[in-house]
Amino acid sequence: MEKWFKILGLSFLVSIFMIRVVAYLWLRPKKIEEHFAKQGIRGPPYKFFIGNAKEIVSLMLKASSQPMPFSHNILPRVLSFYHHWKKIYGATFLVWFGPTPRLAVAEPDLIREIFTTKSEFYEKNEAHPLIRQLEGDGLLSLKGEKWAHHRKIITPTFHMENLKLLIPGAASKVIEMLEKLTPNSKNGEIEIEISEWFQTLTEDIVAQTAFGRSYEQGKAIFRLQAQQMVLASEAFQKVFIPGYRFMPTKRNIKSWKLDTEIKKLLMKLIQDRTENWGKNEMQENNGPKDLLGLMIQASIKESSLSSSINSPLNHHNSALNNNNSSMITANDIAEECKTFFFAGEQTTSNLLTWTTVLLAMHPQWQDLARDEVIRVCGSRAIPSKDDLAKLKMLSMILNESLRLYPPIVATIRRAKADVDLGGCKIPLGTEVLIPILAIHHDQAIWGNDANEFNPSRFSEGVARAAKHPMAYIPFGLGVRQCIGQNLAILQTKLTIAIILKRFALRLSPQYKHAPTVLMLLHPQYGAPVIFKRLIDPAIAKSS
Ligand code: HEM
Repeated sequence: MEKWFKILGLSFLVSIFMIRVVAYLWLRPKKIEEHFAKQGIRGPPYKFFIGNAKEIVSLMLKASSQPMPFSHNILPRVLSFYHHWKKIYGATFLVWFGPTPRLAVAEPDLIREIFTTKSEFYEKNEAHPLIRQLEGDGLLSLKGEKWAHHRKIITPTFHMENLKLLIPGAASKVIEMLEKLTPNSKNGEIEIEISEWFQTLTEDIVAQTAFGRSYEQGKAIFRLQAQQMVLASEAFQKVFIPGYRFMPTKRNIKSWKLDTEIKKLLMKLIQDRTENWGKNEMQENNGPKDLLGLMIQASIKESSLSSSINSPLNHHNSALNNNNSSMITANDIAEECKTFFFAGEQTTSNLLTWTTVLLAMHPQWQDLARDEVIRVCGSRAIPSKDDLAKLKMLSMILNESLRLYPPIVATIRRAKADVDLGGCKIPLGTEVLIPILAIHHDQAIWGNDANEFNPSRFSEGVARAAKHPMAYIPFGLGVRQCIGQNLAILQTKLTIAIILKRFALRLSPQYKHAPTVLMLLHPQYGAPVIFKRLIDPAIAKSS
């Protein structure tokens, strides 16, 4: 009898579980579809559990199966699913990433609501677990008070007055890397795979801003993170099995070991710098402010405030080990360092890569940019901060590069409550997909030449370049806008200015135009570019 009761009880529990699963994976999505359909918003039909994942993957694989002509109309290749369904359902449509509904929104007025006027109703979505592991629990993913607290502490790193202190070091690194190139002695040419070359370069400057005088140790950690990124990219491309990341495969074991090593080295670095804080006060106060230094300083300050209220413990050690959730811990600092690498390194190197490719494709703009560099910088080998501010043509070229080839092609927000978006009722939990790349290529906003490389559209500034001031968002918008944009622009201008003065650029015959997205927008087959050494034009002119 007792046995039958147990079986009955168990079957009851299993039935409840099954009903819940069906409700979540079938009834709920169908109800959401109906809710949007009533408001005139449609999209590809939801399929049990996988949503539209199968179609998305197959559209993306087909689009990236071969290179494209030398055109900047890259939307159909890069965000093929968006391009495909926009033609059928219009610019605002509903698409399913598994059982999660995402509303694609590309109207600048609605974007203003999401990021600025109604931003309190939206939050960052949970990133894919593989990305979460890479990006760390730092500014990119934090929410609420903890995010605001960290952002306030870290912001001074990116003030222009602070960044300008990095110019001599960053410029020397570019020059050092250029001097290591050995062009063919007859024609003065050398072919470089620039996407990798620029990664090495940006790793250096992001390590400077993150670690300051602990930069050498920091760079070793960044190397391990770069390895971690390669493993994650491979997993991202090949594996669609749920729970795969928990399986003890060769790749996963390597990744777990790397994770432990990165954490161990970061904690040691933080411990060392904290313990030596008072001893190197002069050094700490003299150089550029770095993320690590600012966060340790904040941690020590907060800890000494709390210990002067409570008990007079050793400030430096309690700073690292405190349990108060509003105070900065060593773990918080380690996570922010990881975030810096993830958010700063490949984004900037991608901007450098696409800008160089564009200059190589459009020699007339390359000449204009070079003339400007020579006029502004004269015989100075390293452009000063003031020189960089005067490089207007180069700024326009960078803006156009970020418009046509934004390193981050889309971003996502999640509705924290039921919210009204431009008259449409959005239920709590719906994700909103903002396809930055599609907005940047929209002819209704940018005119008939939206897919052309025309930097002069920015001649009267960013706000006047398009029909709508919210149509240009390579660094996002509102309070969660990119904290590192000044650094990215500074490094890119500096690097391109130094290169243009010394080399003429053209695409290698091996170059295949194939922008694709794997976390960020990157060239699928690399970006080989031929650098031809120039006689320093400033010297040539003056002699
Ligand atoms: C061309 C280079 C870069 C591009 C295109 C770029 C783009 C972006 C975008 C679009 C966002 C907003 C994401 C969203 O709203 O969901 C963002 C946020 C962020 N970026 Fe960048 N970024 C670049 C360089 C950098 C650099 C150099 C750093 C730091 C070293 C950095 C650190 C961050 C951080 C920490 C956030 C999160 C800010 C917050 O939520 O408070 N980025 N970036």
